[in-house]
Amino acid sequence: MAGQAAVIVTHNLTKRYGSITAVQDLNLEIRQGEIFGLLGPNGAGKTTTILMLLGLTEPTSGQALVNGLDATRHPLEVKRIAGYLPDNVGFYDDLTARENLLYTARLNQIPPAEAEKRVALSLEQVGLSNFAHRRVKEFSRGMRQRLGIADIMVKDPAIIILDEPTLGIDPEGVRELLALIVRLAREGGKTVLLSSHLLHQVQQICDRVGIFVAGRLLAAGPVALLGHQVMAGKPLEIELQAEPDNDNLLSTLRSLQGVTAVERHGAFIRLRCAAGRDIRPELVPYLAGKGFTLLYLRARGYDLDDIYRQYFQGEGYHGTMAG
Ligand SMILES: Nc1ncnc2c1ncn2[C@@H]1O[C@H](COP(=O)(O)OP(=O)(O)OP(=O)(O)O)[C@@H](O)[C@H]1O
Repeated sequence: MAGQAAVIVTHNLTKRYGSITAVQDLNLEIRQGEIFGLLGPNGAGKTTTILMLLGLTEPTSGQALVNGLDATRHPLEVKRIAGYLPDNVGFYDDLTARENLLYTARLNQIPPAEAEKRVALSLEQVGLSNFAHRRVKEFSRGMRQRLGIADIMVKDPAIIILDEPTLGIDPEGVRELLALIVRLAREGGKTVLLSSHLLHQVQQICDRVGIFVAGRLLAAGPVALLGHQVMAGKPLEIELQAEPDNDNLLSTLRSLQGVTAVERHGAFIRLRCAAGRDIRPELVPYLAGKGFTLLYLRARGYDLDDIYRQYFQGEGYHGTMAG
């Protein structure tokens, strides 16, 4: 993906509402075919960023470029290139799914025969063919979100922008929606920008993420790389399960050279290595030699939730294994 063209670019993009700075000096580059996650808590400035990218809100300063077009100066062209799923997608509730999509096609001047084809295909791709003739008011939130994506697909834009797409959807619905987003990028070649505060959900599908807090982009990159950066120089923490899981296991782990702390954490045991040490290679033979069987082993700290927490804590990495 590194060689692909940048399709979304921002230069010091800034938005102020009176004394509130919603977005501050945002510099972002999203490449063609990429799934980019804009991640941050409520009020971080994600929606404001998206609205500026779509030319729906004017930046206070800086620039948002979509396919090289300034979004503020060319909002109509940008609307043609970028499909947008807002966090609360609106449909005509008394019309059926198909009728809503046909209406979108008409608004986008797609000829009727072509519109029929695209609507049928879009409904099929989001798994709603069987609900084509149902009124949208009968749809669940997950179905509405999928219909929202079908609505975007009718327009067939190169870029898809989704604001909190998984919000309020049950786990199965989330799984389907994320799989659909991946298909759009991988098979359809679409560039996807999605915003979310539900990190663990979206981290699975994002090629890169940007961590956005209080209007500022604190870091951007692949999740694994951010993990390495955030955790660099910090003592390695390991989570494991072994049996028999008794007090003797804890004391056995404590006596392994290079281990500085051992704590029970729910169903797991967490241990911290001395700075610069990684005891994982020794762990299996060591435990086996003492009559224990290792069932599970993971280095902590490369999970987006962990990374995120580190950014929130800023300097305050407390060295605790809690969380
Ligand atoms: N039209 C507006 N007028 C005044 N302040 C606004 C306006 N829109 C957003 N803000 C403020 O700008 C900041 C960023 O809001 P924004 O909606 O972009 O955040 P967000 O990351 O999308 O959050 P959420 O997940 O809650 O949607 C917030 O402090 C918000 O209150």
